[in-house]
Amino acid sequence: MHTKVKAVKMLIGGEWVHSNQTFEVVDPQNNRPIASVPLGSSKDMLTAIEKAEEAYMKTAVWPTHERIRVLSEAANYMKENAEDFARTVASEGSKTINEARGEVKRAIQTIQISAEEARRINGETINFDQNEGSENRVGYHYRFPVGVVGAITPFNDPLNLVAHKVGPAIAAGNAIVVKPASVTPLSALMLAEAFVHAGLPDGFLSVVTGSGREIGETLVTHPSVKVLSFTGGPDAGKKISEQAGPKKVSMELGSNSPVIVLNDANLNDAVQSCVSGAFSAVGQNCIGVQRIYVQKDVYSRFLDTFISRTSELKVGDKMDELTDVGPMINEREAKRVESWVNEALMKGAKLHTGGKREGSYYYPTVLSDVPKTAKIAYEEIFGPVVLITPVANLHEAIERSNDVDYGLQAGIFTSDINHAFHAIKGLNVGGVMINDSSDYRIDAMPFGGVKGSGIGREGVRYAIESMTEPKVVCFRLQENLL
Ligand SMILES: NC(=O)c1ccc[n+]([C@@H]2O[C@H](COP(=O)([O-])OP(=O)(O)OC[C@H]3O[C@@H](n4cnc5c(N)ncnc54)[C@H](O)[C@@H]3O)[C@@H](O)[C@H]2O)c1
Ligand SMILES: O=C[C@H](O)CS(=O)(=O)O
Repeated sequence: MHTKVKAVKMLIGGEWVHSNQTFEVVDPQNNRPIASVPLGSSKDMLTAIEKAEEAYMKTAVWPTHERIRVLSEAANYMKENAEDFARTVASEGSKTINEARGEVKRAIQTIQISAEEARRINGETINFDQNEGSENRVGYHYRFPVGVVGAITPFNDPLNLVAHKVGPAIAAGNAIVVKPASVTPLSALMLAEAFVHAGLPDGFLSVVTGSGREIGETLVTHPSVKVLSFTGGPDAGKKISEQAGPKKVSMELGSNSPVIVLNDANLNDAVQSCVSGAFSAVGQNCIGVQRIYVQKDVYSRFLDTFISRTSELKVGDKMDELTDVGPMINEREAKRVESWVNEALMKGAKLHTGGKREGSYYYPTVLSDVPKTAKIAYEEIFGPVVLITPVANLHEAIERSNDVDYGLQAGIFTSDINHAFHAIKGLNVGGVMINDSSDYRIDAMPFGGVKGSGIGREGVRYAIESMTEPKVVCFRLQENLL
């Protein structure tokens, strides 16, 4: 029997609207439709941008205490409905229910931090009299909102990575138009409900659902959109940066994150952290562990322990609280990962565990002896596969870690502070975790990378900075007043 799926609406300028065209969101675990979602058009996107500009202009000065209240109330709403949010994140995406609960906790914190940071959008005084002839000048600079922010977000953290756009935009006093990933739009729509419930003025937040390729360009190129905040893959990122023209664009892109394990590391600690870092969210994680370089004296011990710990992971129903690894976001992605692993094996790599696909499930996989020419060695796998390679020393480990076109985050396990500082200086990345894997982040820290991993930084305070502009004010005091 065909059960009728829930029909949801998108939020445009304060109105929940249908569209005459819809698309289905399916559960990756069984391909069952879970919702019918409006297929937003370029016209819908235009309306959202116009409503955003109208709302921003109308509320010329939106007092900070009001922004703090709305953000705090939205966070409270999310807390009160946390389990509903978690079930939505899990059902439309590929996280287990426990991983989804973790994401909801982080998203609540991201919005709470946004409320706190709204208090701290300050400037500073400027000592104009450092210049001769400016003794009678006093002044300062402060930050003002850009107006309308455009945001495009990925599928893998369908709630918290939308919160990382909406929270800072609203904290700074901007209006924001969000285009969430087409496969996981429901979490973004629930976040919008939280802000409507909190009394966000109409037009300050729109969520236009649909295909990035169809409606993204309208958002990216519109002159009223002063900042475009994109999180996603390098291909889309490249397209968007070409389309954006002379517009402030922040890019949170892909990675192929390395971890170094030295002879003096606590091996159990390193295995535990790297297994979690490699396989949480089925490896669909921009800072997920993809390469592990292990100093040769401890290589065999590390590899054996890592393989046995990986083989213990429970792969299964993502809604089961005992499951460690659920399905990938769809069968196409699982087949891509399968083909990359097979290419590496054809080129001489060795398979230690995993290497098996069942529909959209791909089993946690450990490879060694992977040649540098294998795609999986230098591209972003964005799946549950990790490459483990022996190295002679820290120098070789750093060299090989840097030898890809990504530089988001890295990890190193060592008990020697000199080794740690060598790694901090030598690794060409946006973040180095000492005795943690690359997959470590708190939502308040600056987050982003170098090389092909992106432009700019997120993390609430840093996103607020990118969504505001400084203005200098200088008073020249009249002579007779002195
Ligand atoms: N650096 C980070 O903070 C971070 C965080 C999460 C994910 N990511 C990256 O995101 C990727 C996985 O997410 P994904 O598969 O959703 O990425 P994706 O690039 O396929 O899609 C991301 C978003 O861009 C939209 N989009 C796609 N093509 C577009 C176009 N031509 N114009 C406008 N919009 C377009 C999509 O609809 C989606 O909303 C990985 O590369 C991962 O590393 C990075
Ligand atoms: O996938 C990339 C995410 O930004 C990493 S985290 O989930 O925010 O830690």
